[in-house]
Amino acid sequence: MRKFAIVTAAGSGTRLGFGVPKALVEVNGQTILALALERLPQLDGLVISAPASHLEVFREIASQIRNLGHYSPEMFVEVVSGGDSRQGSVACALAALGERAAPVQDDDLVVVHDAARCLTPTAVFDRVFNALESGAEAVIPAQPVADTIKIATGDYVTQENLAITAKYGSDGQNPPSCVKDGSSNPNLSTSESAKKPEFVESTLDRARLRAVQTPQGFRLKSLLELHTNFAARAADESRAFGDDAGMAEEAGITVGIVPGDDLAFKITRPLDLQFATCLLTP
Ligand SMILES: Nc1ccn([C@@H]2O[C@H](COP(=O)(O)OP(=O)(O)OP(=O)(O)O)[C@@H](O)[C@H]2O)c(=O)n1
Ligand SMILES: C[C@](O)(CO)[C@H](O)COP(=O)(O)O
Repeated sequence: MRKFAIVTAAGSGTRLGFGVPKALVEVNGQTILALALERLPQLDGLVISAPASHLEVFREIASQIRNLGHYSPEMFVEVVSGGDSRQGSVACALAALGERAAPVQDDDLVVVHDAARCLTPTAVFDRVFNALESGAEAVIPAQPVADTIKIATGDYVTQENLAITAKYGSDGQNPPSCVKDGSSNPNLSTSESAKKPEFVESTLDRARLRAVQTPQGFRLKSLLELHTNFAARAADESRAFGDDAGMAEEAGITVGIVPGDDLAFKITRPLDLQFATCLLTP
């Protein structure tokens, strides 16, 4: 039984706002990518999806981790260009993995992991692989949800969709050319939108809610098939799958759940980076 990993690291980190690919941002002197890579379990092969503009620096980081003795000498490590969506980036890495691992065996396993969840303990990978080895078709790590979650009527304006509203207008019609920046758009509906009332539609049963993390585990053959079947959605961010388990669900595959870990949080916004920095500061 061979074990492989795909690490998705091709995102731009817009919400973090550093102007460099998020995986290259440092936490306490180490890049997010390096932190993620040094927590991987023993594997037969690893493929990292990276921004096309930064392949060399990503390769350099991967080889530094290898030189530190984190990987067995037989394990292959490849860095490939990612796609426009996370789904596209997984697909690019999977294509490379399919070739490197050929011929793909029925019992080959693969996990797909976000570099942005760079403090995920190795034990979470072990739980996911163990569940696959025990026969699960697909497995995700997940945590209970701390907040009460309600379904809203849908007009809530976060900082992110404030920026989107500022750019394109609340109806999405304004051409981007009319935008100077988020706060100086002459057609700005920001203040109106921010005041727009919204209402609660319903309250979800928190006992059954789970916050989903990575690594997500699959049989390699099955993940290759899923990405082939759903490839048409990868190019369009609004239709692309947010995670690989979503594809499995759509295809009718039962997705198992194992406990995640609070340390597997995703570095998305500046506060997450500060939190990670605090956690790593001796
Ligand atoms: N086209 C993309 C988009 C995302 N990712 C990866 O998917 C993971 C989860 O994505 P997210 O945290 O949303 O990262 P970004 O897309 O970089 O963030 P943002 O949306 O703020 O730009 C990250 O490890 C990211 O590098 C990727 O490989 N390719
Ligand atoms: C895969 C994931 O991390 C599971 O929670 C998540 O779906 C990624 O979403 P994002 O929109 O790329 O942040």
